[in-house]
Amino acid sequence: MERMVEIERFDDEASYEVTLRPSSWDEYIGQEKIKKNLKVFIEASKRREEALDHILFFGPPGLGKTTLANIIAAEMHTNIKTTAAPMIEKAGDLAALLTNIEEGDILFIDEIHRMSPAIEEILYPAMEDFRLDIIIGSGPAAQTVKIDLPRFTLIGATTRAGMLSNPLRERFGMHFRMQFYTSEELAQIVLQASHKLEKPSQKEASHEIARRSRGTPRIALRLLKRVRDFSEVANESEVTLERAKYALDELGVNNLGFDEQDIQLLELLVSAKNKPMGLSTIGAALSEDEGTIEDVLEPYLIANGYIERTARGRIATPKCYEHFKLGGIDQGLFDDQ
Ligand SMILES: Nc1ncnc2c1ncn2[C@@H]1O[C@H](COP(=O)(O)OP(=O)(O)OP(=O)(O)O)[C@@H](O)[C@H]1O
Repeated sequence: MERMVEIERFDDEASYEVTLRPSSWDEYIGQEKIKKNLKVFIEASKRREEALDHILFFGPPGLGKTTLANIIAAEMHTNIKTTAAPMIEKAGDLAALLTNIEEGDILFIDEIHRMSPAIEEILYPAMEDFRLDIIIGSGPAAQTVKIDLPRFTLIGATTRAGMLSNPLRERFGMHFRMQFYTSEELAQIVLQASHKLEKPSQKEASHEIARRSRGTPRIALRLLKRVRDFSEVANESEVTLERAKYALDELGVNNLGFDEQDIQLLELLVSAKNKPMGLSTIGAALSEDEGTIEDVLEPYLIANGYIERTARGRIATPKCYEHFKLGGIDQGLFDDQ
């Protein structure tokens, strides 16, 4: 099922990624603590004329990890090579990437938790000693070839820090957990983007879009684009609050940013009457991949206190019962518990 608030990249995103992706700190709104720390580390490594230490960004998709990697490269005045771990299938793929970088360059690897163990083994000496140990041949005739690499910075991004092996995690000198954005920050992102799109948004409209964007810039930008379509078809020169509300309702995004699939999940947990529900049961009921539920659906609902992860499974919180205007467990709605 296609979700309006889905965080996977859509084809139509490519067209605005280029223009809307912030290219400097000024345009990168929010994540203040991360920005503040990174600015210090960048300044320090520039003064020492050294490559920046390796960096790991983790957190739900669409929160700006790739964008940060690009801004870091711009600030460091270095090249950035971008890839995703599933693309690096063979030792030779990684070797080709690493032998083609220059001193100080950045290698950005998205979905780094999906790196195969064999490739990880090659990455360790590359990250630590800037050396590539490649085994050529097999059996008794196998030879290890050592190649010195320029000092580079690896930036890894993952939605699942827990799935990273310890040795790999420990080789990153900086770890940053991305936070969901506040409504105020998302509204600023929407205003900035609508300015770039040459379709001004009323302040109230930008807040409306922000409130319904699950704390995620990528969703805010996608919703803005769709709302803009509604405005254009209605021959309106700016995005008004009324049009934004109308368009978002039409798109099936409720006033908390929940779409049909979120509602399905919440209803499912509420119907379990305070019994924890396992991920596989939820996956089967929603016909959705368990990884997508864990990485995309749940984080926002957990961060906002609608569901909880317990050792025995997922459970709806009183706030969730309240959302559905149910009395909840405390008020004896589910006396059979
Ligand atoms: N802090 C921000 N300020 C303004 N725009 C942002 C910010 N963070 C992200 N964006 C915008 O949101 C979109 C998604 O960001 P990005 O691709 O960097 O996310 P991501 O965390 O790398 O996602 P994924 O994990 O899916 O690769 C981009 O189009 C970018 O322009």
